[in-house]
Amino acid sequence: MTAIMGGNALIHDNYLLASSLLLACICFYGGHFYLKTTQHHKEPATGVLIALSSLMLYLIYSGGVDNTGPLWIYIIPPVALFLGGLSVGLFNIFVFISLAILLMFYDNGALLATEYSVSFKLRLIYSFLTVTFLSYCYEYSRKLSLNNIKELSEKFEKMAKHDALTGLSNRRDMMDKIQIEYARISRSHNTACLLLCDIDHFKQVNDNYGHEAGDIILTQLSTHFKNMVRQQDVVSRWGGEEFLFLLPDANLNSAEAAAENIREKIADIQFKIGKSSTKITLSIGVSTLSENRSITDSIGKADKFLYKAKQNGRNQVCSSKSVALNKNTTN
Ligand SMILES: Nc1nc2c(ncn2[C@@H]2O[C@H](COP(=O)(O)OP(=O)(O)OP(=O)(O)O)[C@@H](O)[C@H]2O)c(=O)[nH]1
Repeated sequence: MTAIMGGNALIHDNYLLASSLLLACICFYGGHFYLKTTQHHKEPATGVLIALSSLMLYLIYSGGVDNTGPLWIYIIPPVALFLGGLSVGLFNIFVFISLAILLMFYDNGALLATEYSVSFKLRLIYSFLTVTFLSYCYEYSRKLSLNNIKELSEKFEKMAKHDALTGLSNRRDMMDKIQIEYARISRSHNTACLLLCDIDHFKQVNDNYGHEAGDIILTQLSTHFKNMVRQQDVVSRWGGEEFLFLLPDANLNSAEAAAENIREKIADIQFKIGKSSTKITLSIGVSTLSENRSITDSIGKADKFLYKAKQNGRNQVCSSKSVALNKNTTN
């Protein structure tokens, strides 16, 4: 639009107006190009606002075509608020209108190259302020809706990734994290470990204390798990009373030690259920996650060792290492 008006001014030999419009046009395109190439929006937004405000002040000063130039200043409020945000945009509008008032009213228009009646100038300012107010309301409600949508999508994303009862990562989120870790392992040729952990005789806990008490224990247990692992470790609720741990940068020895530590500490804890309390034990299967074994295989191995731990009497940690050791001692 600015380019068309610049061309029109050129045709009508209004060179000063034409060059102002075309210069502003170059600034707008420059800002757009800068934004596209750098993805930085602050600098081009400031540049566009300065160019636009200068052009509007020039239109007030010169009157544009048939003194209609000032009519374009209504562009300022929506553009300033959209590009600068509520506070910076409002500040820009304030600076602009202050300069416009100075330009129009100083010494009865001595700074102007044209003439406007006082009532036109006053109405121009009133209507500009009205448009500013409406643009502010519109931008404010747009921001509010945007924030609501952001909050909602964050909430849904959290719900999609976390278990509702314990707040731990759910199975899907854990699989995503394992895949990310697996890709990292394949690049670094490092290893990570998986611990598959199951509460022993949890059915009895439910039968003795009720399902709600079982839920309380699951929640308390999850909090203990979170406090027991390193910051980079991930704990997930893999199924009903089954939890899968991902321990990045761990080998079988360190993972076994971590699993043993978790098992021992949990076995010592009194889980409070109303006025009574109970203890629980865990069986844990440990496996390595490495580039020469698929994710499904690693999870399958952890599951196999968990089954072994259950078979061997529960309340224990089982891995390829401990199974091999057992074989040696029985042979
Ligand atoms: N309270 C509660 N119980 C659950 C939940 N998910 C699974 N369970 C219970 O967990 C119990 C699992 O029972 P089983 O698979 O027989 O295993 P177990 O009794 O723990 O015995 P082992 O695993 O062989 O030691 C069942 O009673 C399920 O109802 C849950 O979200 N809340």
